[in-house]
Amino acid sequence: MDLHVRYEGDDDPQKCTAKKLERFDLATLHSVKRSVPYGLVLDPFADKALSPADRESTDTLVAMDSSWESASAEQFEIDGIHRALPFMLAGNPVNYGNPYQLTTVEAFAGALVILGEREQAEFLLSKFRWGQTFLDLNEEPLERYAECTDSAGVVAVQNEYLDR
Ligand SMILES: C[S@@+](CC[C@H](N)C(=O)[O-])C[C@H]1O[C@@H](n2cnc3c(N)ncnc32)[C@H](O)[C@@H]1O
Repeated sequence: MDLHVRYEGDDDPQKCTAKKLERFDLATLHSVKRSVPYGLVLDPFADKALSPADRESTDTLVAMDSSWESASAEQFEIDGIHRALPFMLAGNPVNYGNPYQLTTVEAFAGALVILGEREQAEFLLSKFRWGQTFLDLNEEPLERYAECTDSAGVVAVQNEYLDR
C-alpha cells in the first residue's frame, strides 16, 4: 500500500519514526493538509475500528505525525476514511507496553497486518531496532484481527483483551 503522513513536525526529527520512513523512501510526508491524498486515515479519535473489510476501499494509508502531547481531534481533519486501531501494545522504548499510543510506524505496521499486508509491515519494522518487539507483543491479537470480516468482529476480539 502507499503510505502517506500528514507531518506536523513538532517532534524531535531524530526520533520521529515518520521521518525515518521517509529517509528509506517508504512513506511520503506532507507538511500541508491539502497535499495529503484521499485514503484510510489512521485516527485514534475515529468512531470505527479498522478491519480487513477496509482493504477494498483504497490502496492509500495515511497517518498524522505529531507529538502525542499536542495531538488533537482538529489535526485529524483530513479528507478520507477515518479508522481507529484496535487494542495493541506499543513496542517502542518510549511507550513500551502502553496500549493505543503507537508510533507512526507501529500504527502503519499494525494496520497493514490487519489489512493482509504482513510482508510490508515486517519490512517497515525491520528499519527499527525494536520493530520485531512490536510484532511479538501483538502477535495473537493481530492474527485474530486479520481474520475478522468487519469492524464489529474486530471490536469483539478487542473486548476480549480489554476484559482480561
Ligand atoms: C501521534 S503520532 C506520534 C508519532 C511519533 N512522534 C513517532 O515518531 O512515530 C502517531 C500516529 O500514528 C497513528 N496512530 C497511533 N495510534 C493509533 C491508534 N490507536 N489508532 C489510530 N491511529 C493511531 C495516528 O495517525 C497517530 O497520529
